[in-house]
Amino acid sequence: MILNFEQLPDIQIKQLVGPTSQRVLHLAYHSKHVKNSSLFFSMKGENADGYQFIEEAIQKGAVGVFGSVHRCFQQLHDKYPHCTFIVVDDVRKTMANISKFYFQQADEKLKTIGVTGTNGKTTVAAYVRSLLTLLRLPTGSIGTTGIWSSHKKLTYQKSTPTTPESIDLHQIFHDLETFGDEAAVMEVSSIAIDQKRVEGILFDVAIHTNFSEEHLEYHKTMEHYKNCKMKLFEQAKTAVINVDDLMGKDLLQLFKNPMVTYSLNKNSNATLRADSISVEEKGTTFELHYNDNIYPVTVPVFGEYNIANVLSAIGTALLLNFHIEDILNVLPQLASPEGRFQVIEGPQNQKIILDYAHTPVALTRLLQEVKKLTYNRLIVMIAGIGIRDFNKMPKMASIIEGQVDEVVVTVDHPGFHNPNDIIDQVFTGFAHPNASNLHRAPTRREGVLKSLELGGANDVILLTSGCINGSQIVKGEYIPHSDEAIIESYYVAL
Ligand SMILES: CC(=O)N[C@H]1[C@@H](OP(=O)(O)OP(=O)(O)OC[C@H]2O[C@@H](n3ccc(=O)[nH]c3=O)[C@H](O)[C@@H]2O)O[C@H](CO)[C@@H](O)[C@@H]1O[C@H](C)C(=O)N[C@@H](C)C(=O)N[C@H](CCC(=O)O)C(=O)O
Ligand SMILES: Nc1ncnc2c1ncn2[C@@H]1O[C@H](COP(=O)(O)OP(=O)(O)OP(=O)(O)O)[C@@H](O)[C@H]1O
Repeated sequence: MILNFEQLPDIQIKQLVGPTSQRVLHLAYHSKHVKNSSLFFSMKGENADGYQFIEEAIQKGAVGVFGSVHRCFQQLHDKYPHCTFIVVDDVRKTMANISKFYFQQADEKLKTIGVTGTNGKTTVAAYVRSLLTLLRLPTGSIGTTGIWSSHKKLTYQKSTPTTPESIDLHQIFHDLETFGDEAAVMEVSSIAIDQKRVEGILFDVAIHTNFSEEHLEYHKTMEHYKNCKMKLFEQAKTAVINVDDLMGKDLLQLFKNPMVTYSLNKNSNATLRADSISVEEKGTTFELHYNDNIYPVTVPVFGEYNIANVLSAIGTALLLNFHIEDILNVLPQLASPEGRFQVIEGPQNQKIILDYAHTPVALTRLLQEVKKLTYNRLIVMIAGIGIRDFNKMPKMASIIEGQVDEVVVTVDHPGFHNPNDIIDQVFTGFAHPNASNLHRAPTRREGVLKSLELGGANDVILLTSGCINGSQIVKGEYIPHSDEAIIESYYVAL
């Protein structure tokens, strides 16, 4: 594509040195990804300043470089006159706008749905993808469990755990549209909003799940975390809002476009309310209150909070003009995401449950739901996550203490930390750290094996927290890991 930099929409150029147009075949924010005829966006990060990599990028074929400070652009131009150097106020915002333009505004050719909230984004995105596709609106999804078209999981080198960088995001929208999908649902993390990854997208629907403590290692204050999440609703045509949650109440005041509200309290005045929730062998039944009608519903999902997640998916379909009767007809076929209340049947009537609960609120609610099952003993593995806020770790310990028969404390994604320091930090949350039912396992693999060893007939073994992109992040490397593979080989070897 030939790009004339002075004619790009939504880009405020402060200074341009070099040719005003270039033939561009690729966009990159990391010098290692630069190819021939690339545009390189140099940004200051936590560990490095993108300026350091400009020469490397040019040597690898960059023909245009964006940055936010004038320093050295004239000098670089003298050395590389074929290359264009452009100064803008906000490189991340510019990168998002150029990505959208480069991939031909593919987001606008799809119905776009953004999901934000502390817990439930992955689950809601999976429900929305499944529900809309069942309603014959082929829908892809983008989030922690990967990139999915309406048909299957796609293979991408993911740039981030949850919400891709803007360049990757617009490439994915473009690909989904090319594959024939008509809608895309994506998880929008607070960090992504802060880093302008979704800048310039006007979502057809923004969904709010709930708000509680998380990501303080990045945001530092709860206020900053919440403000980032709230910003998603400034770029949404319609919204689905959980009125059982405090942030939902704030959104009700601020959001002025059409909305559907939802609640698990039948006495609330939410648009969608669930009542008489009852767990059955194959799923959950409940009564749906909508428009003065009461509908009996059966869905193949477990956990009361997942009924809230189902309501948010129903709300999305309503905002996209589907009829409630059509929605209810397909709900029994709703598909769930992997690793969220995923039940594996073991020998001797054992149940192994994989669940990504990794915040204090998620762990509390998960325990409530698991305790509704019938079992002999309950064995739970919790993890300290090395790449997250250390203050969260003791809270996970105090939630589990005294609640279950055995607790295995392990480590997810140690990053650059010593795994034993992470376990020690989790243990500071136990009132009785020497109790004989507390076990230490410095790797997730050892944690899974220890939990299985502790299991007997009719026990439930609950493995919480989990992998990012099928991996454990250790010293900056993504090391492949699969709980399922470990479980399978453990039972085969018995
Ligand atoms: C902590 C954080 O915000 N990290 C993001 C940040 O990286 P950074 O600040 O460490 O970057 P840096 O290493 O200092 O480098 C600065 C710049 O130089 C570039 N560079 C660096 C080295 C080099 O050799 N060449 C080069 O060009 C980098 O691409 C970057 O643009 O800027 C990068 C470029 O935009 C992001 O990709 C990166 O996200 C990383 C992958 C990440 O893991 N982010 C996590 C925290 C994240 O975004 N998580 C959320 C929520 C997950 C959840 O749901 O819980 C998500 O949406 O995934
Ligand atoms: N609506 C909800 N309220 C509270 N807890 C929930 C809710 N939905 C899911 N959870 C719990 O949170 C865990 C993580 O769910 P999910 O992966 O959907 O959240 P997420 O927001 O995508 O988190 P992440 O982006 O970190 O993956 C689930 O396994 C479950 O234990």
